[in-house]
Order: sequence, then structure tokens, then C-alpha cells
Amino acid sequence: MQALVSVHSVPEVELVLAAGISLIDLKETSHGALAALDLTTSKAIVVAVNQFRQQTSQTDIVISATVGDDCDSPTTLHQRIDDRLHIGVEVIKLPMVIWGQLGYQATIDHFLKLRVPLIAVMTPASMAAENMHEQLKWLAQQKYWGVMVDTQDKSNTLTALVSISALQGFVQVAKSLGLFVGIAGGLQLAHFETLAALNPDYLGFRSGLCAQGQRAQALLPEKVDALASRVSQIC
Ligand SMILES: O=C[C@H](O)COP(=O)(O)O
Repeated sequence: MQALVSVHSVPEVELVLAAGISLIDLKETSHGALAALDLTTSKAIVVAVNQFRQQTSQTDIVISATVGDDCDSPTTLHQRIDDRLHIGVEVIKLPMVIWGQLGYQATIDHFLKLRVPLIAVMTPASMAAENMHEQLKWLAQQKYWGVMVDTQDKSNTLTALVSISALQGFVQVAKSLGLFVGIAGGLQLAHFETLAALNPDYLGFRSGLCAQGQRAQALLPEKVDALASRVSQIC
């Protein structure tokens, strides 16, 4: 299992890479849950990751990016995805309000046909929905690369909103369908063991690694190190 950490600057990605975290997620953390990071900063982060790759020959690093909590049109979505792929982002995360909306299907299909790895982000409420299995099946049929659950309201942790058994069902079904599956949403380090036991492909973190548990604050090196060490202990 791996850990994903959302970063919003070059110093942050350097900290995270040095600790041994392999899933690097570009995100604007000052507002929203899946806000897109500006392209200039995103590009600088990608350059820093590529330098690190060259220096260390590490091959398991993956760079993902979000494209916004919402979007105003398919054209804007196309542009946002294209821009990020162009600078070297490898995986694109899409919120449910975008991937679940018919109006965006043609745009999304375009990138799926190009084999661009897309992650569909699901809401906590959808974990308990009767059609959760069907939705995962549909995502797999569409050839999404992965799926993850994440919270929108960062004042609550995922575990306060979704039962462990519902998360277990989500992970099991997604994995059986060949989707790369992640769990995130206000997770603290204390949640690590319980959620890692569900055997997702990754756990995603931001708030729980920041000063005062506030995702807009800086990442704390000791917490990033503690996360990396927990990951290495179970791998
Ligand atoms: O994709 C992972 C998220 O950025 C996690 O953020 P969070 O821990 O603040 O919910």
C-alpha cells in the first residue's frame, strides 16, 4: 500500500519526496476540497519531482492533480485536463459533480480513449448508496484508472461519516474490478492502521499532516515522516 499526499508548493513536494512518499497530488489547499493548483506552481512541482526521479532513479512516483471542485463547461474541463497533462501530470482526479454529469461525458471519453489515467472521486454519501457497486462497475467499464473516496467538508473525518464496513465493501468491489482504489478525507495518522487493514492501494492525506490539522497550513515534517514510516512498516 502507498500513501498519497496533497502538496501545493515546491518546498512541500521536496519534503514529501525526501520522506519517501510516492503518490504526489497537486492541489490548491486554501479552499475547497479538490481545487486546482495554478499551472505555474504545478509545473515547478513537476520539475522538482522529475529532478528527484533523476537523482534517485526512483520509479514508483506518480504525479496526480485535481482540476477543481466544479467546472463551468466541457470546454473548460478539456482545457484544464490538457494543461496539466502538457506539463507532465500523469493522473487526473475528477470530482463526482463532473464525472457523474452527462454533459461532461464526451470530454471525459476523449481522455479515456487516449488512455489518460483518470481517478473518479466519490463522496462519502455514495459509499452507502445502493448503487455503489453499479457505479464502480460503470467506472471500470469506462476504463477509469482508479477511484477514491474523499470528503468535501473538511471539518469532519471520513471515518465519522462512513462505516468501516462500507469502506471495506468499497475497496473490495473496486479492487475486484481492477480499479486503483484510495481512501481519503480528513484522515489523521491515528486512522492509518484501521484503514490500511482494509487493503486499499493508497491512503490520501493533507489535513492530518498540517499544523493545527488545517490543510491550508504547512505540512509538518515530523508528521510526513511518521506517515512514511507507517507505510514502510506494512510494505
Ligand atoms: O487527496 C487527498 C486529500 O487531499 C486529502 O486531504 P484531507 O486530508 O485534507 O482531506
